[in-house]
Amino acid sequence: MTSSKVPVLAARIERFPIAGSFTISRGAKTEAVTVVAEVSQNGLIGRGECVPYPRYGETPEATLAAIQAMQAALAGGLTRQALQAAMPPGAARNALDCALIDLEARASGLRAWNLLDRPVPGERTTAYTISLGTPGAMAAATARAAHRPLLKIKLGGDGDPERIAAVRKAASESELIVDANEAWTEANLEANLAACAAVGVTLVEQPLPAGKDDALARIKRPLAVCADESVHDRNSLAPLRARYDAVNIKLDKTGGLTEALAMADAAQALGFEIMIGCMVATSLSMAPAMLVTPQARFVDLDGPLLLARDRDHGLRYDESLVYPPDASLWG
Ligand SMILES: CC(C)C[C@H](N)C(=O)N[C@H](CCOc1cc(O)cc2c1C(=O)N[C@@H]2C)C(=O)O
Ligand SMILES: [Mg+2]
Repeated sequence: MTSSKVPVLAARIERFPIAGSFTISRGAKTEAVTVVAEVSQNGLIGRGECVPYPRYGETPEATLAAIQAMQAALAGGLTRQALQAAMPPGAARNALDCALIDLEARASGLRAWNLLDRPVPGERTTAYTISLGTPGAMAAATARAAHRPLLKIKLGGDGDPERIAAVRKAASESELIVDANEAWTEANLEANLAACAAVGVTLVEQPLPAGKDDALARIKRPLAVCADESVHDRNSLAPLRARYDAVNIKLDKTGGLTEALAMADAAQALGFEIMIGCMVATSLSMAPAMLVTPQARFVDLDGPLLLARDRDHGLRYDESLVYPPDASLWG
């Protein structure tokens, strides 16, 4: 371990196999591809993890390079506050921001929530995601998860009324939220929303493509609609108020926990419900997101539940209950 007084940065790509596979409207995944940043100083190491998303033009290699390019600035004294202007929002800044918070917490002897003056997170019920498939395959996967209180159902366009009806038959007690990942159109929007409302779905995430979602402001929404791909950080919130009832905050979009917490405050002030979400990732990505859970109506932090193996000192999951991180993991 280095004992340098000057912060030293290391970063690498790490891959974690998914148990089986995971499918959404954009395709199937068999592994979580993460990029980890480590900042070492005075014998302490702060870590942060991110997941680059090709949907936003990110790749693991470019994200790794963007993190590594900050080495000289960090060695020259770049603070976490200055980082917010020095890098654009996105995965690379997320890994660095979370690594710096972890390092600050370790150096101060405080837990991250005390360091940042936020409420102490408690255990929360996370959504559990059901992959996109045929109505029969989704009903079978839902039946295996029917004991879970909150299920997030991936939808994909054609045939979604049949999918959601089959899922509801397989889990009569669970609260259902759905995520179309931009797969609906103005032509099928109202019929699909009605099919979801008919079986008691609580919330629909990102039905229309980002930038082509203005129809949401013109219809009477029969259930809550949540922005995901349409919303990134505080700057994108206000124009969405007429279209959406809720926003999915992900640290890989905001560019870290610092902006995620500011965004949560701004979203609440505008009257949005909050979902704290994640990509397919390890507990090192979920741990900082736990600080947003006290403000969240929906917690969607099931990434590690879909992996064949998590990191050492991973978050404790007791079925769908997720607990705050131990300091041995983060913060
Ligand atoms: C483990 C769950 C999938 C996490 C969460 N419940 C969830 O639904 N998140 C999705 C994000 C989907 O993640 C994707 C989609 C994709 O097309 C490609 C990838 C990923 C990902 O995590 N890694 C690769 C890049 C959501 O809310 O939309
Ligand atoms: Mg989503």
